[in-house]
Amino acid sequence: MKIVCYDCGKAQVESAFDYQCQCGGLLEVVHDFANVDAEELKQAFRQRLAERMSPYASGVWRYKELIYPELPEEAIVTKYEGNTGLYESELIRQSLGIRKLWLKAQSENPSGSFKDNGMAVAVSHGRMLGYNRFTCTSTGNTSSSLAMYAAWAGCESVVLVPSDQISLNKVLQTLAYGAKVVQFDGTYDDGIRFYKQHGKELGLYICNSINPLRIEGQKSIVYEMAQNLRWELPDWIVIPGGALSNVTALGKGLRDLLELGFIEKLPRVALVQAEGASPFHKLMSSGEQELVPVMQPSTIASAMNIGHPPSWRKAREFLKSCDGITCSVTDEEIMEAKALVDRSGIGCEPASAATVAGLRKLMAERKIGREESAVCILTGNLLKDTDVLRKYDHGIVSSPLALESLKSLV
Ligand SMILES: N[C@@H](CCOP(=O)(O)O)C(=O)O
Repeated sequence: MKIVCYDCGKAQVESAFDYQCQCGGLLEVVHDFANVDAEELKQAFRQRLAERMSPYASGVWRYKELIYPELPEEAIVTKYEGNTGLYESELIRQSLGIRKLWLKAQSENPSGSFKDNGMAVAVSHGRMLGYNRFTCTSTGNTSSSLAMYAAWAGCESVVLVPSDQISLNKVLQTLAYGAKVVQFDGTYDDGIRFYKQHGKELGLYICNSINPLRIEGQKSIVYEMAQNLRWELPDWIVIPGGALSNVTALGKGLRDLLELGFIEKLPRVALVQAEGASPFHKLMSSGEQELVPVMQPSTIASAMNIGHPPSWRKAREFLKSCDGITCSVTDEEIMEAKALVDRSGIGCEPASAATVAGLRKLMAERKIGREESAVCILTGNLLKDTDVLRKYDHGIVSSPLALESLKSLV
């Protein structure tokens, strides 16, 4: 495993681990798969599905050879993350009118979001480098995932959380795992800017997606999806876009699978942003060269409340290579889709529902055809944000606990 600059290509010294190159570019892990026997590996991945107690029972570490091959087995930090459901909901499929639809519920991870796939790897890497204090800036999912893994590894965590427009449940979850939570006036983007400048001076290991090991772990989402589908991916993968770590990791994972011959072609990717926080969609639809940050991002999907996504260059390059598309959806469209996903029995937080809302919109615009197939990635659990549920009209009825009264109600 080598760590190189995504922009200038310069190889970095791992012992002096940093989060950006001297040129300011983001870093990326590069593997040498030249000596990998793809068939042997495929067989190992299949056999590991039967594991229960070893680290390979994890839906991340099952694919260790493609993620962090050098890590000694005893240094693996895991909560058996991944192994999430890939569901076919007839209710949602029919409502959208698409031929074939799956929902990949990353919401079923141990801390309730897709962040666990990357965090298991980042925390393992940080410990290998000798860190025992971990940090991130977060709208809540990254922080709760980090706090859980740090606690599990017997380490400390300190997290920076915006004081506004985030879900209280996520902050409480982070606190419950024992993290020191520091609230600040500003956005996730301000937190990232701060850490790029001062992260090293604090002596903390940073677990945001600017950390290339986070991306390596997150690649496992698409490995698992592909394995579940017997290495035959659908026409489309639909993902939400905030910090853009998902599309970056998905892109990297798909390229690995293509290079190794596990899949024959790249599926197309549709990236969905919330209208109030859609700088990347604006960039892609304008044809401009540079992303214009949104200074005051605002959406009910708090996980996507991001105006200056760090990985936008990586995301753009991958979307171009897979003939990908982007769109934005309103908060109303997100909440309508969320109600549908919740009623299907799967459930999700608002940012995840943006995928279903986006798929509906892209089908209405005939950019995705009814005869095609798609997977929507659901990133976070329904319980991650219960404040938004107050907006539903649940129609709770009050009744005395008496037979006659209940007969008239049921
Ligand atoms: N929604 C995210 C934002 C942080 O993104 P990251 O991928 O850089 O960790 C969160 O949960 O905090």
